[in-house]
Amino acid sequence: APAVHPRDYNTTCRRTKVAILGGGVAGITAAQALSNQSISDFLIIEYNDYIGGRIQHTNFGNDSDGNPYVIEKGANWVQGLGTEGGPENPIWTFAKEYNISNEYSNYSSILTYNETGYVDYMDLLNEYEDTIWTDFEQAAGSILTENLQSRSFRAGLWQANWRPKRNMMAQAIEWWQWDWETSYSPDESDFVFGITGYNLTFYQYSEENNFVTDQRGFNAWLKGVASTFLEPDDSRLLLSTIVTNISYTSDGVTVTMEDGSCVEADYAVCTFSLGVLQNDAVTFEPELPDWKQTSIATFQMGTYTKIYYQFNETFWDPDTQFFLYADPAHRGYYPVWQSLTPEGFIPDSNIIFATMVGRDSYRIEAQDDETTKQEGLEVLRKMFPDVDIPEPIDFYYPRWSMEPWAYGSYSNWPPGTTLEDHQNLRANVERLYFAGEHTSAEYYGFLHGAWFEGREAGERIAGAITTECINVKSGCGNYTNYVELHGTTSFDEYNAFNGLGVSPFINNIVDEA
Ligand SMILES: Cc1cc2nc3c(=O)[nH]c(=O)nc-3n(C[C@H](O)[C@H](O)[C@H](O)COP(=O)(O)OP(=O)(O)OC[C@H]3O[C@@H](n4cnc5c(N)ncnc54)[C@H](O)[C@@H]3O)c2cc1C
Repeated sequence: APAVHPRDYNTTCRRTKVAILGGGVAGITAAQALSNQSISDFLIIEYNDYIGGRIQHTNFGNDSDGNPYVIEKGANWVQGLGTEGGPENPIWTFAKEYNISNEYSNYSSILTYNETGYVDYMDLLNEYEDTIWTDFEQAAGSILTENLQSRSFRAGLWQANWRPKRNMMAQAIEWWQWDWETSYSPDESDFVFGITGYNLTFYQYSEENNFVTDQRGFNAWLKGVASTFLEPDDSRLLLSTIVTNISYTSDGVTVTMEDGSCVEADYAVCTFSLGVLQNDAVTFEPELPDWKQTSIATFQMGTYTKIYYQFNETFWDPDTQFFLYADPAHRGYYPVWQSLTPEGFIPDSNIIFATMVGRDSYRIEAQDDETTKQEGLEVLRKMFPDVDIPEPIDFYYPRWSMEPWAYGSYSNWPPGTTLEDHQNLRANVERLYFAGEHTSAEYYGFLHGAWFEGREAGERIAGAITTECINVKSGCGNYTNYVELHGTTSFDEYNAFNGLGVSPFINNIVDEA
């Protein structure tokens, strides 16, 4: 018989004030915001059997005693830490509080390769960083302040005279500088919001990225945060529970699960990824309005794949962190190799991993492990022609584009998108709210984006319930939304009501837009 799970209409739904859909960063932060305002009547409904969502780890390889290492499948860095006297990235604050083991990623610790082996093309990296970036940022700033039409990141680079054309080493540098962070190419990314996103994290906090090697898993900090307001085995945390339908009205929200059970709430906040929303993994009743659906369709969900190898020896330079490969024909083909051997990471592990993004991720995620393993080994053999590279003793990569609870890694803004477009992604529909990294205009794609957005949704809902509004920047209750979108967003709309509470021109100081 087919495995059908009809909804049991005789079931009385469990009642709660706020249903929090998803137990990743945004969901836990939303719950904490409610708790902070003495709202304890909430339920967190989570697909997986753990707290953390896209901060997910697994065992990989073995140490000399035969014990497995813990590696991160998803988020791995705290990005932009903070400066003395300046604002601090909240994820960095928690990483310190919960003693998360991490190490500074030194992007100057890099060696460059092509299909013939080691070739020094660091001059191209210096050219990109030193001569292009300043003009480039200024051009983006002018477009923003003068309310001009944005363009692709590619067009911005072109105008700043960065034109790699068929120079595959320049293409590799470009990938290292851009695609690696955003998981899309410059052609597929917006110029103004690409620069804005970069500045708000790396100029407001700091340009440091610290790589997490904690053997409890990176999500240990989030579990720590959750334990400040949830009891052990708290009945308000429903793990391994899959939401299939969300019905919303101006009075409340009913959430139905795959097993036919349901929850009735006065409010709900949906923290499912943009990928989940784009793949219709959950149905909405009634259908989401046009303005909401358009925003879901407009923004991009990228894929970022880390491909891990453990060898029985470190045959690459043990002190170097990064190895950049320029394939002669295929931009972004096993381009960045990152070693865990250097001091401060996981020395003696002999683990190195490659990263691919975008279409290349989709391609390898759809193929079998063995094919991918051999592709990567072939690249390593080109990079190190004098080494007899053995078969790895372990090999693993996650398949983010296929996870039914994520459908990708994180979001990106395509060329020409506006703040209004994005505000529609953030905005609530009746009593159904949305939050997550994808709803952050300031820090999309980052853990701290999910954290700020979860907090704001929690505070807005708490404000609507208690009538005490602590979200001073943009108020409580409904978010602004745009049924009609304008060609560009005027500069005076760059404010907290549209998700930009921090000036895009910030440089290590908190400045109200
Ligand atoms: C490969 C990769 C690398 C990354 N690297 C970094 C990095 O180095 N630094 C950084 O700052 N950020 C990084 N990120 C981004 C970061 O992980 C995300 O921004 C953040 O974790 C998103 O949190 P969230 O709460 O918005 O979403 P999620 O973590 O996706 O939380 C949503 C939750 O909803 C649940 N859910 C989905 N569908 C259902 C359903 N039907 N029923 C019930 N529950 C459901 C999911 O299981 C999930 O737990 C990376 C992400 C990936 C994937």
